[in-house]
Amino acid sequence: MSRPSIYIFTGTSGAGRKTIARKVGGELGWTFVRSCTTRAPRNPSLPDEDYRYVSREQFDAWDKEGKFAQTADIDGNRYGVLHHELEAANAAGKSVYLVLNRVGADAIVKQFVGLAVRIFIYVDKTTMRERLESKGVSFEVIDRYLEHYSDEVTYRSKCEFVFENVNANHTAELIRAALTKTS
Ligand SMILES: Nc1ncnc2c1ncn2[C@@H]1O[C@H](COP(=O)(O)OP(=O)(O)OP(=O)(O)O)[C@@H](O)[C@H]1O
Ligand SMILES: Nc1nc2c(ncn2[C@@H]2O[C@H](COP(=O)(O)O)[C@@H](O)[C@H]2O)c(=O)[nH]1
Repeated sequence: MSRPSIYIFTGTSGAGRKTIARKVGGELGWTFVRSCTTRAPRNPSLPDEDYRYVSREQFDAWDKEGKFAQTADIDGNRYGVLHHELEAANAAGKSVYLVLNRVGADAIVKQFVGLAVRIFIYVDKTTMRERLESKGVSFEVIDRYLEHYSDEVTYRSKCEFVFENVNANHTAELIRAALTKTS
């Protein structure tokens, strides 16, 4: 892969990581590499490009065959990014972006040394709850995610860039400016 070609949006759940990733990645012409997950879609009746939803059997089989660049088990669900999807985007000469938790971010950074950049997006706990509620996430899931908040937020000290996402357009603008300065 050419450098730096993998942008990882990580941070606290519900902070707006996907929203910001789409804005920045869309404007800079990066390709989104969706994770696979065994989690059920939250709104099955609505189109959802966030994940590739697969059965547990399919996921475990691909994992056994070594098809994932990284995997994570979170609250009983499995998540992972397929190697060939990362490579396909890169072969087309594109930088890619991913949205991962800290475990996935660490794994990708170790695997693609010098090629991956972590962009940490966070909000405070009250805002996190409001944003997840606005997305229709159940109270039970929100309470579970809030339990991970302290672990998630401390990961920011390891990331190359850190942004509090108050206003989405402003956050995206700051990220573009920061990346342009360092490229
Ligand atoms: N700056 C912002 N101000 C207000 N609402 C926002 C902002 N950024 C994102 N949102 C909204 O907050 C909700 C969560 O955003 P998003 O899904 O992008 O977050 P995420 O961190 O990817 O979430 P998840 O933890 O579920 O993966 C969405 O409804 C989104 O429209
Ligand atoms: N390590 C990985 N984390 C991932 C991956 N895909 C998504 N995620 C993160 O998992 C949690 C839970 O996601 P949710 O959509 O079920 O709320 C969140 O932090 C995601 O960013 C992955 O492939 N690897």
